[in-house]
Amino acid sequence: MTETATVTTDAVRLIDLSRVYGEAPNEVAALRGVSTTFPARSFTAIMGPSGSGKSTLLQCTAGLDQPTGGKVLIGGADLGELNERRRTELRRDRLGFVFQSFNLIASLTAAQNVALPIRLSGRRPPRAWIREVLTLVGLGERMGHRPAELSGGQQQRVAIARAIAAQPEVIFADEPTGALDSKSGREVLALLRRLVDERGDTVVMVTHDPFAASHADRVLFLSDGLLVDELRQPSSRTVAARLAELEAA
Ligand SMILES: Nc1ncnc2c1ncn2[C@@H]1O[C@H](COP(=O)(O)OP(=O)(O)OP(=O)(O)O)[C@@H](O)[C@H]1O
Repeated sequence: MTETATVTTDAVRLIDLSRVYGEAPNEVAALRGVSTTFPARSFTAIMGPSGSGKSTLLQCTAGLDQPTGGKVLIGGADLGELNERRRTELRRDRLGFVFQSFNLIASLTAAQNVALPIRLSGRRPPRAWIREVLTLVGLGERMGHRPAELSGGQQQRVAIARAIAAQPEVIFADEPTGALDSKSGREVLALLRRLVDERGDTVVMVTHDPFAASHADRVLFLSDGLLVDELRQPSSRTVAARLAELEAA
């Protein structure tokens, strides 16, 4: 009889991560020694009260900000050991980003926006691949539309297509539903869930919204720069209850 072992690899490892802004005596410790892993093919939500360090954690993990202590390992690469050029290349070639405000280029069509990161890395994006990625997000018929000709939810789905076009190891999403109505928000969350379940993508999402967080496999809670709790198989109710406790504390 053969046994199938499930091998879990870590897409990202954070080791004792800290980030202090400013100088003494006015310094702010936004992260105070956070250690965790984001397993490959998992969906993690990061929550916590305002000012708890969520954005800082995402920015440091994604190489957009530099921690003042600790390590970020992306697929084994230590971000702190890379110079700025290599870090930029790693972000471009191995990470995907989805922002609250979509960040599409207004003068480019949906297809051109999706192809841009591949072009920037010096490759020619095959048109069939761009079509496939836009079809995956439900916009195969809108390849030639510019952002202004699309709804907010559609623009965010173009941004998700752009994030996955270069087959990143991790997709970082910062409040991806923050600017959307609830129906578009639900579509975007279902899409992120589907990327993990059907394509084996890895998603790390910062959100304020317990319903958004309930789409994740695991919710990490930050409070005052520390990782204070985590919930697996979260529901909106359990997430909202834990968040309310942290906000009251
Ligand atoms: N560039 C900066 N300079 C100085 N302090 C900063 C800077 N960025 C963040 N901070 C401080 O670090 C702490 C954590 O901020 P961060 O934005 O990471 O929190 P957050 O949990 O994302 O907050 P929110 O939910 O309000 O977006 C806060 O006290 C904030 O004021």
